[in-house]
Amino acid sequence: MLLVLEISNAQKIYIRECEKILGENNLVLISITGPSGSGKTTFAKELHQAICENRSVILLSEDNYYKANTCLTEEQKNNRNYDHPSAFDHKLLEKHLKQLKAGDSVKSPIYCYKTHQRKERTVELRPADFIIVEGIMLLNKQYLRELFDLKVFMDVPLDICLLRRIQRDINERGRTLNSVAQQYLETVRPMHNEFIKPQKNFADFTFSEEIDIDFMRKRVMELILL
Ligand SMILES: Nc1ncnc2c1ncn2[C@@H]1O[C@H](COP(=O)(O)OP(=O)(O)O)[C@@H](O)[C@H]1O
Ligand SMILES: O=c1ccn([C@@H]2O[C@H](COP(=O)(O)O)[C@@H](O)[C@H]2O)c(=O)[nH]1
Repeated sequence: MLLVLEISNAQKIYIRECEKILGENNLVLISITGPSGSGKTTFAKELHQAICENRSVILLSEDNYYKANTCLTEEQKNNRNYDHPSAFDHKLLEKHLKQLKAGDSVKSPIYCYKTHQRKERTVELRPADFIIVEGIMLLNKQYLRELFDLKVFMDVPLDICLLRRIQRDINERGRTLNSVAQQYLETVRPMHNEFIKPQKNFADFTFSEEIDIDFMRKRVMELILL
C-alpha cells in the first residue's frame, strides 16, 4: 500500500500518490471524527477536493444518518439530545457503507438541522474509489469502526469549537445565541466528555493544535506507508 498524505497546514492534507488502494474491493474508507465545530466538514471537503482530481470520491456526513424524528412533536425535537450515540441510525449507515464497499449504489438520507428531521428525498450514492465520512460519533461502535481503513480525530479545544459553532449555528442552522448556549451546557459539552473525546483512542492519527506540523506529517507518513 502506498498512499502518501502531505499536510501543508493544520487543515489540509494533500494526497500525493496513491499507487495501491488499501481497502477491500479497491475502495478506501476514511473517517473524520471530533467535536462539533472542530472543522471535520471543512477538513473533509479539503480532502475531497484533493482526492477528486485523480479518483472518484464520495463525501458523506454522519449527520444525514440522524434518526428520522418524523413522529416527534416540535417541543420533543427542540429538546432532544443530538449528541448521544442513540440519536443516530448507525445501523443504516453501516448497511450503506457495506453496500458501497460491495459495489452497490445506495439511496442516502438527507437531514435538515432547522427542522431536526430527515427530508423526504434521498440522494443516490454510487460506489467510488474513496469514501470520506465525517461526523461526531463514528468511532464509538465497533461495527462502524472496523469498516474504516483510516481513522482521523480532530482534537481541537472546546472553546475554539464553541466559538465556531456559535457563528455557524446562528448563520446557517437557524439558531439564536441563547439556544446555542443552552444546548451546549445541557448536552453538547457533557456528551462530548462522555462519548466524543474517548474516541480519540481509536484514531489512527489526531489533529491537535499543540502538535507540531512536521511531527504530524511524519506520523501520517509512517501510518499510511505501513
Ligand atoms: N481551521 C479553522 N480555522 C477557522 N475556522 C474554521 C476552521 N475549521 C473550520 N472552521 C469554521 O468553523 C465552523 C465549523 O467548522 P465545520 O467544518 O463545520 O466543523 P464540524 O464539521 O466539525 O462541526 C465553520 O464555519 C468553518 O468555516
Ligand atoms: O437536529 C439536530 C441535529 C444535530 N444537531 C447538532 O449538530 C451537531 C453535529 O453536527 P456538527 O456538524 O458536527 O457540528 C451536534 O453536536 C448536535 O448538537 C442539532 O443541533 N440539531
